[in-house]
Amino acid sequence: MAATWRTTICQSNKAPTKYPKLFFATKLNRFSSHFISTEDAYGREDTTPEKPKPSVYRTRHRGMEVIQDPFTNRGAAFTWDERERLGIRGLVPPKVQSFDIQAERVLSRVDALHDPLNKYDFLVSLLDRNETLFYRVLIDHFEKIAPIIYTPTVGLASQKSQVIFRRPRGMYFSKYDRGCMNTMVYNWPQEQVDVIVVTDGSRILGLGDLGANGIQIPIGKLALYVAGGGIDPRRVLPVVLDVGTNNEALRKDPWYLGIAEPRITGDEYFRFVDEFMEAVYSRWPQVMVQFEDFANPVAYPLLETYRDKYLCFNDDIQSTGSIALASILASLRLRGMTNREICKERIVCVGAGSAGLGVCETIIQCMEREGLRSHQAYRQFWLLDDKGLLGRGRVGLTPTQARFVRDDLPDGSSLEEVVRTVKPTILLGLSGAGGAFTEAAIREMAKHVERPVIFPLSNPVDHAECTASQAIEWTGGRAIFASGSPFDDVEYQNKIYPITQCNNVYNFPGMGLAVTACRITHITDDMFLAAARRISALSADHHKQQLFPPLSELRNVSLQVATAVAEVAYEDGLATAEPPRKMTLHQYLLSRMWQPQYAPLVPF
Ligand SMILES: NC(=O)c1ccc[n+]([C@@H]2O[C@H](COP(=O)([O-])OP(=O)(O)OC[C@H]3O[C@@H](n4cnc5c(N)ncnc54)[C@H](O)[C@@H]3O)[C@@H](O)[C@H]2O)c1
Ligand SMILES: O=C(O)C[C@H](O)C(=O)O
Ligand SMILES: [Mg+2]
Repeated sequence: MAATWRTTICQSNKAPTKYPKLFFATKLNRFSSHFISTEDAYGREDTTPEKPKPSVYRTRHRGMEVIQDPFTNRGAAFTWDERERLGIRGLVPPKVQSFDIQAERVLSRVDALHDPLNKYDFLVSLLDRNETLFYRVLIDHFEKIAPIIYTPTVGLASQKSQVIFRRPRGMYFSKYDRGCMNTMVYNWPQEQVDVIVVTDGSRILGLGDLGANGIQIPIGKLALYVAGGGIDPRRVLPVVLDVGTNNEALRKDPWYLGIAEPRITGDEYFRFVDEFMEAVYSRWPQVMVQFEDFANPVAYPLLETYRDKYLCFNDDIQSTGSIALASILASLRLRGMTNREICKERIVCVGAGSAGLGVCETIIQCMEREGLRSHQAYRQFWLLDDKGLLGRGRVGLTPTQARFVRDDLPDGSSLEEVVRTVKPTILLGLSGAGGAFTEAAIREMAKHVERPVIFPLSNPVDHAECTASQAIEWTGGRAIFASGSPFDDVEYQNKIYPITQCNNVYNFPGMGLAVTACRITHITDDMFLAAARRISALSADHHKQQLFPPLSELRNVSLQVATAVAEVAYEDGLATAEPPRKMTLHQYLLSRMWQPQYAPLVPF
C-alpha cells in the first residue's frame, strides 16, 4: 500500500509539459549547485529545441541547506526521491505538491492582497525563497505580475525600500569602498555573471534621486531579463553605486539604508565609477553592463566613456530609443504609410534629458538610413525642457541638446505655442512631468492631423504626460497612443481602445539573450535599430490595432529582438559564438533560454 502511494506521488511529479523546450547548458563550475546537460555550453550536439534532453540540477547542499537556497528550494514540491537523496525527508510537509498547484496558490495569494506594495513584498519574498516558482508565475502571468515587480509598482518599492527591506539582493558599492572594489567583487558567490544592471539611484523613473533605494530598479530589470530573455537567474547581478544622495528627506530618515551624505560629483564621481567598471570586468571579462537611471548630467558622459571600452549600454538612452522608434514605425503602418515616410514626421518631444535625447537621436539615425541628411533630420524635431522650447540663445545646454536648438520660435516657447506653430504629427513625453500634455495642446494637435501620435512615455503612472483616456477623449478617438507605464484599455463612445505599453522592457531582455548566447563583444547603435525594426514588424499580423504584441508575449518578442541583434552582430563580426550546425539562429537562441522548471535534484 505504502509502495503504491509512493509510486503515485512520484508519477505525479513527472516533468510538466508546459515547458517542453527545456535546455540547460551551464558549464560546470566550482559552485555548490548547477545544472548539467549532456551538451557543451553552446549546445553543439544533436539537440533541437523540440526534443529536449532531460537535465538534472546537481547540488552539494544537504538537508535544510537545500530548502534555504532559493535555487534548490521547491517548497512542498520535492519528489520522494529527492527527499531521500538530499536528506530532507520530514523537513517538508508530507504531501508532494505539484508545480501547477504551487503556482495557483501563489497567484491566489497575490489576488488576495490589495495594496500593490504588499503584493510586491510578497513576490520578492517568494523570489528570496524559491526562484523557480517565482519565475514560473511571472512568465505565465506576465501582464498581472510584471506591473508589480516592475513599473509602476517598483517605483513605489524604491520610495519605500527602507521600510520593506527584508534581506539584501545584489551588491552595494559605496563611496567608502573606494580602493577595495577589485576585491569586493569576489564577495559575490557566483563564478559566472552574464548581466549586471547598475544604477547610482540619481534619477529613478520620474521620481528623482532615491539614492541607495534605487537598487529595486536593477532587481526588477533583471527579473525581466530572466523572465523575458531567458537569462539564467544565477548569472545576474543587481548593483547600486551609493555615492550619497541629494534627497534630503532620505538623508534625514533614520531607516534609510544608504550613505546619508550629499552625492560626490565631478572627477571624484567619475573616478568612482571607473573603479567599479574595472573591478567587474577584471572578475567577469565577458559580462554585459546595463546603465540604468543615471541622471542626465552623467548618463551621456558615462556611455561615451565606456561604450567602446566595455560591453555595455545605457538602457534609458539606447533601449528607450529603440522601443520608441519601433512604436513610431508601427504607427506608420497603422496610418497606411511606409517606413520611409518617417522622414516627413514633425516631432515635438517634451523632455530633453537622457531618454528624450536618446529617443530623438535614435529616430534621427533611422531617418538618415531612410535617406535624410543629418542636418535635415534634426530640422524635424522641436525639444522642450522645463524651461520650454530649446531655442536660440539658450545657455547651459549639453552638446547633444545643442544640436536640437531651433530658431523658428523663441527660446522657452510653451508646448501650446510650439504645437500651434509646428502642427506636429508626433508628440513624445519624456519629462517625468505628470500632466505636461495639456488638454489645449492635444486638442490643438488633433486639429491638424488625422491620427495624432501621442506617446507619454514617462514613468511611473502618475508621471505620464497624459493618461490614455485623456488622449483618446481629447482627440475624439483618433490618437495613436502608447505609454511608458501600463494603462487599462479605454472605452470611449462604445468602442474599446487597446493600449500599447512603450517601455524599454521590450528591448533589453532580448539584447541580453543575444549578447550572452552569441558572445557579442560590442553593442552598437545598429543593433538597437535592427531591434526596433523587428519589433515594429511583429504586430502586423495579430495585433492590428496595437503597435506591438502585449507584454504577455514578451518571451517571443525578446527572442525576435535577440535574433535581429545577433544577425547584425554576425554581419559586423562582433559575435564570437555560433549556433551549432543543425540549428537555425532562432532555434539556437530559443534553446539558450532558461526555463522555470524543477530539474531533478541530484547530490554531488
Ligand atoms: N518608457 C520608457 O521605456 C522610458 C525609458 C526611459 C525613461 N523614461 C521616463 O522618461 C522620464 C525622463 O527620463 P530621463 O532619463 O530623460 O530624465 P532626465 O532627468 O535626464 O530628463 C528629464 C527632462 O525633462 C525635462 N522636464 C522636467 N520637467 C519638465 C516639464 N514640466 N516640462 C517639460 N520638460 C520638463 C527636464 O528639463 C529634462 O530635460 C522619466 O519619467 C522616465 O521614467 C521612460
Ligand atoms: O523602468 C522603466 O519602466 C522604464 C525606464 O527605464 C525608466 O527609467 O522609466
Ligand atoms: Mg530606466
